[in-house]
Amino acid sequence: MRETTYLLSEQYHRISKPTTGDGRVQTAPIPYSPPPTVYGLPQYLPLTESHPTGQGCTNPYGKSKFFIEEMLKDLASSSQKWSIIALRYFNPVGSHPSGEIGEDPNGIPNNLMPYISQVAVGRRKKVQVFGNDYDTKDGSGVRDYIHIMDLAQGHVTALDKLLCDKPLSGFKAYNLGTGTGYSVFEMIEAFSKASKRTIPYEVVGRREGDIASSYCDASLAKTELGWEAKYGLDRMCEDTWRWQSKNTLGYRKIFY
Ligand SMILES: O=c1ccn([C@@H]2O[C@H](COP(=O)(O)OP(=O)(O)O[C@H]3O[C@H](CO)[C@H](O)[C@H](O)[C@H]3O)[C@@H](O)[C@H]2O)c(=O)[nH]1
Repeated sequence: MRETTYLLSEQYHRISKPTTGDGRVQTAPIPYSPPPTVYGLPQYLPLTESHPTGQGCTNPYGKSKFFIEEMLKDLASSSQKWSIIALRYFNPVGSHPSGEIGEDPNGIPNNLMPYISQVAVGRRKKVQVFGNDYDTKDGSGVRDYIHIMDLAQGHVTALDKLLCDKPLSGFKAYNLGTGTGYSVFEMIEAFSKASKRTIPYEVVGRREGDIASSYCDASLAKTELGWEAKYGLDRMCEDTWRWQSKNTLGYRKIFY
């Protein structure tokens, strides 16, 4: 998110090109995955799919995802041949249960979970908690974390819906999340339990563009797609730790 504020044009290009290419998309069923930043500053929680989008988007990343959703809506209303599902997924974390495939961000992780796991494995000294004065259960930011295996299954379910004999017509958005919000302190504690390691942290100032809380109502995906998240926070942390502890340096061979 921080990076995208500075690399605006590259970000728009990167995000929009694979979505519509040169504007002449050849295939009719499209699964698209915008993050919850399309909702902007939450007007209510939990976020439902009918929450306004695009209002108060705090960064170019969220705006670009919103623009693309609008383009896809226009596309969907231009012809009945279009079947488009937008999966608005919340904060993806976790790894493949084998511990062979996991998250390995370039440089210093921007997101909380990979940062915590790199502290746990000894690659970084301590987690910086971005603010403890939000209006949340313990003052730190609250998010709806979802295991990547659930997320993957959500995409398979959406594709099944798009490719079945009677696919939906037009544009439809679904939230993918667990519906439960966890704070930064709860994440640190849960990861500490999974890794059996102490995770040092320090509270610093708020990060620009962050909101206090974001979590969703994922009941529409359950009702209409038959999808719901199976994995809870403990499993997200256990699988992340299995990957991180087996691959201290991620996919790379040297520290950087
Ligand atoms: O080092 C860190 C990193 C994050 N946080 C806090 O942890 C929470 C989660 O932050 P993340 O950066 O992991 O995720 P965000 O909610 O900021 O969401 C961003 O990352 C998500 C992926 O995990 C999605 O891409 C989303 O659209 C994008 O805005 C926030 O309260 C943030 O302030 C910290 O305290 N310290």
